[in-house]
Amino acid sequence: MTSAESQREALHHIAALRAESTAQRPTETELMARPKVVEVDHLDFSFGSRQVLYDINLDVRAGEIMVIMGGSGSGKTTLLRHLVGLMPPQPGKVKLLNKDMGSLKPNELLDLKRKIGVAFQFGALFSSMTVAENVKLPLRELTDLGEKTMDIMANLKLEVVNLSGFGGLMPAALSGGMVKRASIARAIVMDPKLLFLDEPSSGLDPVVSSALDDLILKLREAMDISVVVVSHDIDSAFKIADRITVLDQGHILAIERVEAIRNSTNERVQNLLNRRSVEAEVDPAEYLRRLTGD
Ligand SMILES: Nc1ncnc2c1ncn2[C@@H]1O[C@H](COP(=O)(O)OP(=O)(O)OP(=O)(O)O)[C@@H](O)[C@H]1O
Repeated sequence: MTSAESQREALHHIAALRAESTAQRPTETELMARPKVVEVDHLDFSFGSRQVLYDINLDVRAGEIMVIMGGSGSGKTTLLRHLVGLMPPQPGKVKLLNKDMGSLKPNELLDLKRKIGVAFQFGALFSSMTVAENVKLPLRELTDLGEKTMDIMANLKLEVVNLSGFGGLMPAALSGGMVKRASIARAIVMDPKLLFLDEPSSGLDPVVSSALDDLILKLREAMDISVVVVSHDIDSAFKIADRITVLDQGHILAIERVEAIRNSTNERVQNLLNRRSVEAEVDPAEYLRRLTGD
């Protein structure tokens, strides 16, 4: 894509993000008719003698938001790291955009990396560079665009995530929610087909977290991307997901649409949902204290 095309596309994204969201969840039939953009086939993984993933099979469809949930230590991050190519590739186990991650030549892997965006837990911005420099990193590493074009593209993506004008600041000057949005700007700066988000709402209060959910939904709509989100946050998963994958001690317990997970009769799925009410319920008095700083 030329830089002019890319800029035109970004302006189109900004206009779409400003429009009211009208998206409905696709039906099961609609979803299953779409091509697979992620395919995991009988994936096992062990750290030394400790097996942490057991026979994982899942797919993500074009334009879908798939949320991967599970208790602490259930294997979510390990699975995500396999999906984005950070674990030793195993032929035939993980395919992204129809490419087998385990049998790509280095230049093919680079080509694939240009089509995926990743935002890791805690935002993971480099504290020694400005927000705009952070957003430009993938462009610097994966393209040979000129400095001016990179500046324009970074600024457009900052505008997409509502951080216009904050590019010159250092990450330490941003709030938690702004850091998350900046890391999303970095993840989408190459206009990826696939976006991976690791715990986007961790550490955020419910209001900021809900705004981030809205941003993820609108990004999917405006950019026509598929999104895989690893999350502990059940409310967020119910809001944004088309389907939810539930991991339990390295095993897939369920891959279902939101309503089916909500109404699941599986005791372990229900345990996970109920744990939310104990672990994640916000005490209104505590929330008010945090807001007012008292
Ligand atoms: N580098 C490692 N070496 C050995 N064991 C590891 C390593 N990384 C993770 N594990 C173990 O693998 C299991 C799965 O970990 P993983 O981080 O994927 O879980 P998770 O579901 O993402 O957990 P959390 O929600 O707490 O981040 C855990 O038991 C963890 O202790």
